[in-house]
Amino acid sequence: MMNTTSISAPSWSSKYTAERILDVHHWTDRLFTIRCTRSAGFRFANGQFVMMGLEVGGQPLTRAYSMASANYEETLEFFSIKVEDGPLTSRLQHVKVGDTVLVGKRPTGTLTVGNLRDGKTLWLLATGTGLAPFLSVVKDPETYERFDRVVLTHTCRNVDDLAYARFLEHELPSHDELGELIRPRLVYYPSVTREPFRTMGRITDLLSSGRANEDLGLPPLDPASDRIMLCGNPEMLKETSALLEARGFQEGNSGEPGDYLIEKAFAIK
Ligand SMILES: Cc1cc2nc3c(=O)[nH]c(=O)nc-3n(C[C@H](O)[C@H](O)[C@H](O)COP(=O)(O)OP(=O)(O)OC[C@H]3O[C@@H](n4cnc5c(N)ncnc54)[C@H](O)[C@@H]3O)c2cc1C
Repeated sequence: MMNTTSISAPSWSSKYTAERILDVHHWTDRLFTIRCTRSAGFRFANGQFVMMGLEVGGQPLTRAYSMASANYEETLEFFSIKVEDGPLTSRLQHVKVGDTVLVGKRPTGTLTVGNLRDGKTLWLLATGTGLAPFLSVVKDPETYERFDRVVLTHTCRNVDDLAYARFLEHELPSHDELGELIRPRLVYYPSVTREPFRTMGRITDLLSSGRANEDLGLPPLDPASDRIMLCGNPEMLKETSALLEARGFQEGNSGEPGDYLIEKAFAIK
């Protein structure tokens, strides 16, 4: 006799699409990037994040991830930490080409140029994987239509952690279609805290001492002309927003554009 029992999809499956891994790149033993397929209906603003992860034991195991790819690209890219005992990343770090990841259908987040008032210079301040949302922002032509200059700072412990340095220094400025727009406007300013490098120190110190502005030949941060997005560890966010508030910058959000915007690069448990 034919079995007519139908197997219904799990209730969570309508919240995610299953995407196929196309590429995996391990930068270090703590950092990697995955590229996967992108569903036709998946729309996002550059700078946003989405829930992404794996099906484990019949259930979704997902975490917030910023899109590192721009919204005009055909595939999705995520730049990830490997947390040793992290429920998701202890598994995700082992994915291979052809494996499946779950990508949520509802991207969200505050780090979009639309949430900033007009200004002249856009500062994107990242620590660690906090770089991810800014990779999509610096690839976006609209960013350069809104701002004359874009300064992307990336602070990590070690030089090897400066993932995407080659892309930001060489590949993006020489991009076939966007290079001409980006080259004269984008400045990449990496720094490390735990080993010798051309720029050493935490970004908060480099900004408060005026060293970063001096290195870049830019005037001190001023709410009249500078706009800032922060994505990093909780301490960096706290210290930098205090520095900005003291200089008269006002925080914005999705309801009200401001002079600066904040997103956590991760939550502390
Ligand atoms: C808005 C938002 C966007 C995020 N975007 C990204 C992203 O683009 N790439 C990414 O790798 N992670 C991102 N995260 C963090 C991510 O959601 C997970 O925490 C991370 O993937 C680890 O998952 P896990 O289950 O292995 O460990 P969890 O149980 O989630 O984390 C365990 C601990 O590891 C540490 N940790 C977690 N993530 C990081 C990190 N990225 N850098 C340094 N320490 C960390 C924290 O101390 C945390 O308490 C984001 C988080 C938020 C809130």
